[in-house]
Amino acid sequence: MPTPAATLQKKLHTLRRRFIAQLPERLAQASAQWQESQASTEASARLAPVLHRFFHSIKGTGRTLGFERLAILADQGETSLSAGGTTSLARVLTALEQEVQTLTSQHPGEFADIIDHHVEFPPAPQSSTHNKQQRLIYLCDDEPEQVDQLVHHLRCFGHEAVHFTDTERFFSAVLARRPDAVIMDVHFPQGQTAGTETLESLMRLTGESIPSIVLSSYSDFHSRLSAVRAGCHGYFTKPVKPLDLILAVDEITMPAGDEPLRVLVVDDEPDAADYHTLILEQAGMAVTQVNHPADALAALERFSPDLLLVDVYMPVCSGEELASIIRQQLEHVGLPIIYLSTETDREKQISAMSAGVEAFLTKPVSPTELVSAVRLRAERLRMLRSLMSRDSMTGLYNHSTTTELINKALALGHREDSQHTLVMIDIDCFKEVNDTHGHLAGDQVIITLARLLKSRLRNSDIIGRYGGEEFVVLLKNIDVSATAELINTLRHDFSRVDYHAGQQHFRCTFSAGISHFPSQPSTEALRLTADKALYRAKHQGRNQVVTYDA
Ligand SMILES: Nc1nc2c(ncn2[C@@H]2O[C@H](COP(=O)(O)OP(=O)(O)OP(=O)(O)O)[C@@H](O)[C@H]2O)c(=O)[nH]1
Repeated sequence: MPTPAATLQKKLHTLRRRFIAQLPERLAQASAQWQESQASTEASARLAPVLHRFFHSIKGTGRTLGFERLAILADQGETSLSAGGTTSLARVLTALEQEVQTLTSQHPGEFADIIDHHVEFPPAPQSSTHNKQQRLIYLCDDEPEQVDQLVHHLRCFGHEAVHFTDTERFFSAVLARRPDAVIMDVHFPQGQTAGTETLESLMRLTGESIPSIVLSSYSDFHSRLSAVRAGCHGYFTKPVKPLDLILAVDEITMPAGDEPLRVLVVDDEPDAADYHTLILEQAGMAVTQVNHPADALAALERFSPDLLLVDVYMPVCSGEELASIIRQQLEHVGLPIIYLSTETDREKQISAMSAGVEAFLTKPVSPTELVSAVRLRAERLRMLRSLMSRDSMTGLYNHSTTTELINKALALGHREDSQHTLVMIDIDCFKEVNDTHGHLAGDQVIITLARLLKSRLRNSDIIGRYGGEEFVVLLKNIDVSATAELINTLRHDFSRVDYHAGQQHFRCTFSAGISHFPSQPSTEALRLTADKALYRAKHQGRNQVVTYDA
């Protein structure tokens, strides 16, 4: 099986071959245009920009793909065209023809001219093995008192929990199937710190540390030090509040920013666009490309990128003009834009950046430079967007963002003829929870429900906190009965979570109302009907899921 690096080099090679294969025709066309331009002043004025674009694009893409000699000749052509040097341009065209002939006659697979020094791809990020729905958790503890309760809570949150009573069996199980996280007791009959020593041995053997949390009946320095040495991420003294442990497990297993960064590449040269797409995709980003600036606005709407990578010189509309058009729209004011160009003149670069773009990268850009420039700026936008669009207590979308996202999903749903469902969820008798156990305990319930929804629903679903103890969820591409089944399972699991407030324990339930899209064609109609169903669920005794039935 080819390695990822070999596959990548193969793709790069295909790009180069494709670029070279279409050069003879492009060059013949340019030569003909050059001949034609010599016939009259009108033809010369008309064809000069076309020829300029030809040389410029061969220079940019040639350099990007590593054909340095080709790029130098194209650069000479561009300069001589600007200077109006007829003989030198004819010479350049001839030299280009020879160069193209040499390249096309080379054995496929070997381009003698290739400058490969910049084609060192940065390592792709480790693909996450975490399944959003369910994580595999190993619990190793020989004291039975709390184990059942912990396993029960882990399962309520949708995790697969496997319990071991001795470290040997746990050790073999980890080698056979690596868990997403480990909850480990420290003290076993064979030693005061046998649990953490087992984790340490595993770390030495496998060369990696498994996200782990230690449970201990002791809080002494020695036990804690052994946990640190074993690379543990958390330390809880028994008795443990299961909910606190679940949140800690979530924290150590939840990959930060799992969603790939989204980049829109706008370049009229498909080969250059393909090359930059290849680099960014290799770095784990999601990329869409358009080869005509006029298509960029629709792509922005459809793809919602975190960053725009734009070629500066394009026919019809330059990168600068495109950036200005984008900046005219309020919703895209903060979108980072990076220019890519062969332009090396600093003054021209600065002037090009006047439309408020973030950076100017000169072609050929090294993969490492491109990836880090894009990642830095796209991640910053992600963070800002997240702060503005999320509720600070639960991390779920706030009211306005939820509505906006649902509106967008429905617009797309109408176009694609999809069916979605909207669910309104409200915690039952929540006032009583606050009144009896205090607001902090109430907050704990809200956070728990948010966690449950986040960990059990799909990435593509929209989960929002609509206000107070009310949540709204848009489940995509699902029908009403599958939704009812799913929400009922969540309702059941939520009702079995134990909360602790001082010395008291309590449990909570929720009610939910479901409505269907496109039967209800708008956000407002969906919300109103789901609300009616929710009202019925409350009226019928709470702790139930009701589907709206006209
Ligand atoms: N702890 C806490 N309480 C909140 C928050 N937001 C709203 N609340 C409380 O949530 C309670 C909502 O109560 P109600 O809407 O009367 O309904 P309920 O008691 O949940 O009863 P039913 O919905 O009829 O089952 C109010 O007491 C609010 O003060 C919050 O962020 N934290």
